[in-house]
Amino acid sequence: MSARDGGHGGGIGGVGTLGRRGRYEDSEFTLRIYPGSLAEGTIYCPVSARKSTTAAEAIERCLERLRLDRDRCYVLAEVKEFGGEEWILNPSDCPVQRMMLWPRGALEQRSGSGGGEDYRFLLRQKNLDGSIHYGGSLQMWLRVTEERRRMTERGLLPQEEARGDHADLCRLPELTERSLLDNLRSRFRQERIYTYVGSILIVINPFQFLPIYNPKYVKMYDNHALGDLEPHIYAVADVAYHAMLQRRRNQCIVISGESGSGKTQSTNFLIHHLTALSQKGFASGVEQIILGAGPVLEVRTPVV
Ligand SMILES: Nc1ncnc2c1ncn2[C@@H]1O[C@H](COP(=O)(O)OP(=O)(O)OP(=O)(O)O)[C@@H](O)[C@H]1O
Repeated sequence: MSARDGGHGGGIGGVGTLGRRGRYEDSEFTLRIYPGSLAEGTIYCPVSARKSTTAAEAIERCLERLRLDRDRCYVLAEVKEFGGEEWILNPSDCPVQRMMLWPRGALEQRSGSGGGEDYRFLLRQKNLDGSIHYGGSLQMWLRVTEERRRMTERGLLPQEEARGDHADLCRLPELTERSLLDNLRSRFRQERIYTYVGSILIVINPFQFLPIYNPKYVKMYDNHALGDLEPHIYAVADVAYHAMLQRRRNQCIVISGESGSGKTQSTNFLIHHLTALSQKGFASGVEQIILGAGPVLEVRTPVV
């Protein structure tokens, strides 16, 4: 796959061209740096690096290649878990040395296998206050906030619906199979994989990393009514969690779909949000215990 082919699949985060970890020591190989919304149309930027190449040097090569604005400040982030937290590298850190700690599956060019896609380097822009600018995807995701919705209702902003984009299929003006699929397709193209049908959440498996499952999103979806914000699996978890607290009754979330549609992944995201809410920042390992029990439960009673 070329760096600018515009496709969606394939490619693991940082990829050496050699297979065995020991042989990386003195080799020059290719780092794949994903610029996200900083360079539209580019999936990843291949950058040559050695073990001693620093993050600052790798960023420099990436900026040169992508012709990005040098007046801005950039950082390299490492992601080691699907949808997980991003670890910002110091300028003197060596990305190749970080990669050497990744499992072999992530180092080999085996797209779609062995969880290699979980591991990658991302190019991020830093704001003046030192915070990370998450760019297009996050902006797009935040578009339908409560405030924006109110402004839209007051006629201060154009109606989302006018553009044929409905976050809730119940609001479709005309309910046909075609309008329904068109709406889902249009949202999916904007990386909006979640859509409501009332209190039901439809998920379309993106088969690619989306930066919408980090602590920022956990916080954002904490204690909001369903439909207040852009549809998200965290919103469903949040509503169930708070209903449990208020009504003091067990809650049930049914996850259904064909094989490979993302049920297990969605369950993991639900558990992640529920444990984050219940622990409020305290790492107790409960999430790992529950996730560890998942495969055993799936063998006995497959997730519906
Ligand atoms: N929200 C998501 N974002 C990105 N990729 C996803 C998402 N959900 C699922 N995937 C991708 O789809 C793959 C299949 O998902 P998953 O294993 O959850 O499916 P499943 O419905 O549980 O399948 P099965 O019924 O066969 O066990 C995952 O390994 C992951 O790569």
